[in-house]
Amino acid sequence: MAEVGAFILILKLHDVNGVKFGEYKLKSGLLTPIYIDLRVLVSHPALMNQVTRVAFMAAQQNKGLQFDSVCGVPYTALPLATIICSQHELPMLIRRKEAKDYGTKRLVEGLFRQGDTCLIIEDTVTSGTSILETAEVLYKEGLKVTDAIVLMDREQGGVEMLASKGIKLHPIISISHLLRVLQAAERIDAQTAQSVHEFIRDNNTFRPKNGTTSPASKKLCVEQKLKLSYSERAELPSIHPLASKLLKIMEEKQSNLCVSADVTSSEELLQLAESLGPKICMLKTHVDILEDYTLAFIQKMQALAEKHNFLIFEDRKFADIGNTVKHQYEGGLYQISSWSHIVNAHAVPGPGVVKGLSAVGKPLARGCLLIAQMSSQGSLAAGEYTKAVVQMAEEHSDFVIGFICGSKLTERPEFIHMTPGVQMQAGGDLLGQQYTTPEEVIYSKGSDVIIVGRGILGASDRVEAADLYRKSGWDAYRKRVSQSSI
Ligand SMILES: O=c1ccn([C@@H]2O[C@H](COP(=O)(O)O)[C@@H](O)[C@H]2O)c(=O)[nH]1
Repeated sequence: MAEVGAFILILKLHDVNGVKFGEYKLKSGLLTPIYIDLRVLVSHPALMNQVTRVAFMAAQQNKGLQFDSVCGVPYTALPLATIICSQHELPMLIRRKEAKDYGTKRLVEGLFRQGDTCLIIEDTVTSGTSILETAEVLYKEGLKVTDAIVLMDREQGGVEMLASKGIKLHPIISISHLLRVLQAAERIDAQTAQSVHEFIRDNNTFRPKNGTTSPASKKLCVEQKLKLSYSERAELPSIHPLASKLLKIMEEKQSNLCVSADVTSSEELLQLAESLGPKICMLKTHVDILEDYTLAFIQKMQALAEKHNFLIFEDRKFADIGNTVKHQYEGGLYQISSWSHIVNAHAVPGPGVVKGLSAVGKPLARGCLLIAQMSSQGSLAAGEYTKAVVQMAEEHSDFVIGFICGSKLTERPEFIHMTPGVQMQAGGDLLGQQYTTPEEVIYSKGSDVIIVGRGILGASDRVEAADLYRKSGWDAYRKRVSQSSI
């Protein structure tokens, strides 16, 4: 469904109270912070028509989807199926919830032949049991059910459960999508979105027979969270799209290496991006140390990021009040927000710094790292300060995607931990920088990304050095994931 169409539809559903936030009881008895109530649609005929249009489009867009009739899950989806069948002249079947004790005593009304395929329409799916119950009644009558269309997927295991029973579910709107839209439209705040994400994440109903659960859909205990791979984390329902993109790049390129390109000429920086691009997931810049910065240079840099599939991280370390950082991020000589996928900020000024950056970066789908710890000797970013930074990140997870830190700070797998001060040998420089090895950072400390500057820039063969760091970081990650899954 087109992005704009989905956006408007979600807002309209919210307008008519089809999506409610608070405390509601589900069919299972579980209390939920979000309730989807599409029964209200019958009172809003224009919206009802819009919903049925997108449901029919979903059926048409799936080229391989063949069916002889349509059946709505009683009761909310019954009028949806009726309108679709009436408008497109399709045969409809009605599943009775209880057989009559007179007349034909049929559980399925309507004409069909043995072996016909029936497409199921549902309004909202949680575990998938309502769809399965309808399918089972249809099976008993000799019908086949291969596919079902649902307007709203609560992402609590319905897709997986139905797939395990041979039914492919085609959701139109996912709960994560719905939350993103409502938050972007300022209908709900970040805290509400977060509490729903957590509920969804912790209340997955699907447990396959072998006892394992699918990564994006399980109740994650600490042990399980530790063993998630980068690609599994990329699929988490509550992950920020940019964090998801980074994790996918890391898995695809088998690289958790970010090169810190601390050079002073733009030509050298472009050479680094070209030669090291294939080895890295991210290139970190300090553009204010360049002697010859121009916007033309930065365009070439963006093209290289596209070509070699890495993200750009401008290590600007914003640390002012919200209004000032907004200007620093968007304007001035560097126009950082126009090209840098990721920036970072100190939490010292309080949440205003994140709010200011987010006002510029969020509409551009950018992300921010909070500096929770530093690699330099005597850093004051420690203890209670670090804890407060983690809390600030959790409260702004619609823009904050992770941390600059020395070790893993939170068990929440949506956050990415990036660690500078990395070299093959532990040690330091004369100005207080302290180095740890890739193995220590990724395997022992549980961080996700190694940030390496002089360890690579000072090597006689930078490409070879980058590959050694890439391999070392990747091996440490593989070791961590494989050992924690034993
Ligand atoms: O705590 C921090 C935060 C940022 N950095 C930056 O990372 C690189 C490290 O370069 P090396 O040459 O590998 O020492 C550099 O750009 C710092 O500004 C950091 O080192 N520590």
